[in-house]
Amino acid sequence: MTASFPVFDLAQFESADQTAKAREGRRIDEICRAAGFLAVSGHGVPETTIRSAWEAARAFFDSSVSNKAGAKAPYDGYPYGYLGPELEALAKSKGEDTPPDLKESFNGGPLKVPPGMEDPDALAFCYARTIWPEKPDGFMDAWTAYYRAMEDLAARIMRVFAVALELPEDYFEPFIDAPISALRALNYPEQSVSPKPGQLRAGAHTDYGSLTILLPQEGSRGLEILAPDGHWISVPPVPGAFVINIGDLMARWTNDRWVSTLHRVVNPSAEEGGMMRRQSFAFFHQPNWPARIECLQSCLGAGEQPKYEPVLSGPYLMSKFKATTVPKAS
Ligand SMILES: O=C(O)CCC(=O)C(=O)O
Ligand SMILES: [Fe+2]
Repeated sequence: MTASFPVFDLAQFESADQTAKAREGRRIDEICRAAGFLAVSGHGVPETTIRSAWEAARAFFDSSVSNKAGAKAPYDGYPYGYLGPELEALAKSKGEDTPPDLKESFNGGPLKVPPGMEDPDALAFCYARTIWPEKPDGFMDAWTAYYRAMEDLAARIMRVFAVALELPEDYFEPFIDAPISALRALNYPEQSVSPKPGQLRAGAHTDYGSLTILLPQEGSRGLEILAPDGHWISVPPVPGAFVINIGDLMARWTNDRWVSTLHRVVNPSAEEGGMMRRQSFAFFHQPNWPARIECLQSCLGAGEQPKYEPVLSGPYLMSKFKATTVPKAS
């Protein structure tokens, strides 16, 4: 699997001529039709931006219970801040009733509200305030620098996607100029007791948005994707690269020409470190709140019909998100 995991050099693409770009676009199209997962190198995100955010997240997860509680989401279903262990089951978004995921996370939303935004659901949900922790010092700065770098990288990858779909390179721009993306730092703690039957670190799910930029801990294992033949295969962290996957909105846009691949994070086997801890970052790129996502004409073959009703990016995200919250035991 490691040898065949596709790696795409973004810097090389961006400096290529039109012919070479179209050729690379066809390669991306093939990858997105088959697996929906690839690694992106040549991304230009400074190593210091990555390291500072990584260390800030680690220090936060290692901080006191009261520090973490201070950044807690104020009520069930609030999208940002600290989400403690066993409060989310991602498989529920696919209608699977599993025990909660073995993870904790910190989540942050868009860095600004676009002028004129008045939709009450948007303001209450995706533009809700990120609840910053008091410690470690510099957390917010490290976080926002990484968020900004991801927002920029996602927009560049959307240009590659446009070329891959034989659209003008800036086709997606009007849909993503006020994105409502979220950044999530994940900590899968060291496991001191055996998981319940069916309990994973992250249950099988697809991501909801346009694309996700993952940064799994170097050398770590556990992330798996469902191959077209029905087997789970592991996705190796690629040093110096981000792992990108397609989300549901890209599948809807392309009428399932591209797959929003089912993926999960499994408990490590004994050979892979047994009960070892794992950390990751996931940036969920999500088009503008009111962006209408409907089948691209270029993805409709002669006589074909769109498989999905058009959806609005924000309300769609909100409905998916709410389905995965595990109500607190009373
Ligand atoms: O931690 C990972 O590597 C993946 C997490 C993931 O798929 C998600 O949070 O959507
Ligand atoms: Fe995911």
